[in-house]
Amino acid sequence: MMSSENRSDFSASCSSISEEARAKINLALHVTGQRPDGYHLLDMLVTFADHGDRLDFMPSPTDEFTLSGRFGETLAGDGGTNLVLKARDLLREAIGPLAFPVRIQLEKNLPVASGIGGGSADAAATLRGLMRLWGTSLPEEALAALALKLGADVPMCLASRPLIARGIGEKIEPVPELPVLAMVLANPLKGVSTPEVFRRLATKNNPTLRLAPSLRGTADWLAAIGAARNDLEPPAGEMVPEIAVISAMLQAHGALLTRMSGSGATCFGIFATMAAAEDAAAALHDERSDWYFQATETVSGGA
Ligand SMILES: C[C@@](CO)(OP(=O)(O)O)[C@H](O)COP(=O)(O)OP(=O)(O)OC[C@H]1O[C@@H](n2ccc(N)nc2=O)[C@H](O)[C@@H]1O
Ligand SMILES: Nc1ncnc2c1ncn2[C@@H]1O[C@H](COP(=O)(O)OP(=O)(O)O)[C@@H](O)[C@H]1O
Repeated sequence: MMSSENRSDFSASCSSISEEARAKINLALHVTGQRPDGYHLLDMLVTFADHGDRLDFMPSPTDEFTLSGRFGETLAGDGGTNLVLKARDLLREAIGPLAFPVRIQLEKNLPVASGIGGGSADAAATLRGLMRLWGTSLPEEALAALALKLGADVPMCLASRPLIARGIGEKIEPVPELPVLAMVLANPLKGVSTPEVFRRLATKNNPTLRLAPSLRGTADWLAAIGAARNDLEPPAGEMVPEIAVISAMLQAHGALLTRMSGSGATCFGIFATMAAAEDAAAALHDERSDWYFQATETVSGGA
């Protein structure tokens, strides 16, 4: 049997692989119906932040999992239910004997249960990272099906690029022309239960998301996003009154547009420049140092 000293030599001698788990931002989220199994049909315009959790993967004599980062403690007592471990186990089952034991380190920088899909992004990053470490991959359709088993948001977090998602989140269409946006993510650090927000929805058959086919430049996109909605914001706002407060704070600090992401409670503010976003995040932090404020650019769609 290997001693703990030998074990760390073993890990150190093997190269590690890193993956970013980017925060998911629902620029718009329309609830358009409900499936017989209770899941809601959604139309979502989604982008990803240049900010998120970080995962490191390395070979190890036995499977190991460690947590660090500002929000690592929040997940410390979850007794093996972490989505990272679920993703590892499902992928291993699909891959078979090539899937040797791994050490996974999760630096948890994103608030938990906050509407920016941290858990889903971690699960997706685990799939990407372990396929690289294990030197294998799954056919696209099998990978998409496995991702969906982990959660409705996981397929889009695998892409981590601007996109429109429909169905329950699995029907994905890239939106390469969505511009990079300067943003502040703001959260009052009150976790929100996603099923509870869906349960409180007054209407499930809301108008679909319609975007003009020829949106050009940031001003056009801001007008289009502004005309869309997040149908989950009213029910989440009933549960967490701080959502309205934090949204007003973003506006007071110069946000051109504010909205809640996902099932909340994170709200985003879009700013004219990254300098304006960084100034606003610093001022907001001075006002409420016990809340979460993060300036970030969103990723490019690559168009
Ligand atoms: C609302 C969204 C919008 O992007 O984001 P978050 O607030 O979680 O970030 C997602 O649809 C969340 O996706 P995800 O967090 O992966 O959801 P899942 O684990 O699959 O489902 C959690 C629960 O949410 C409800 N749910 C989720 C997705 C969906 N389309 N309809 C639903 O009704 C169901 O009650 C389900 O049991
Ligand atoms: N790696 C993880 N990061 C965050 N939450 C996780 C993770 N693994 C499991 N969870 C659980 O998933 C639930 C949703 O978390 P999260 O993905 O952060 O929410 P949201 O999708 O609303 O942003 C939480 O209740 C949390 O306990």
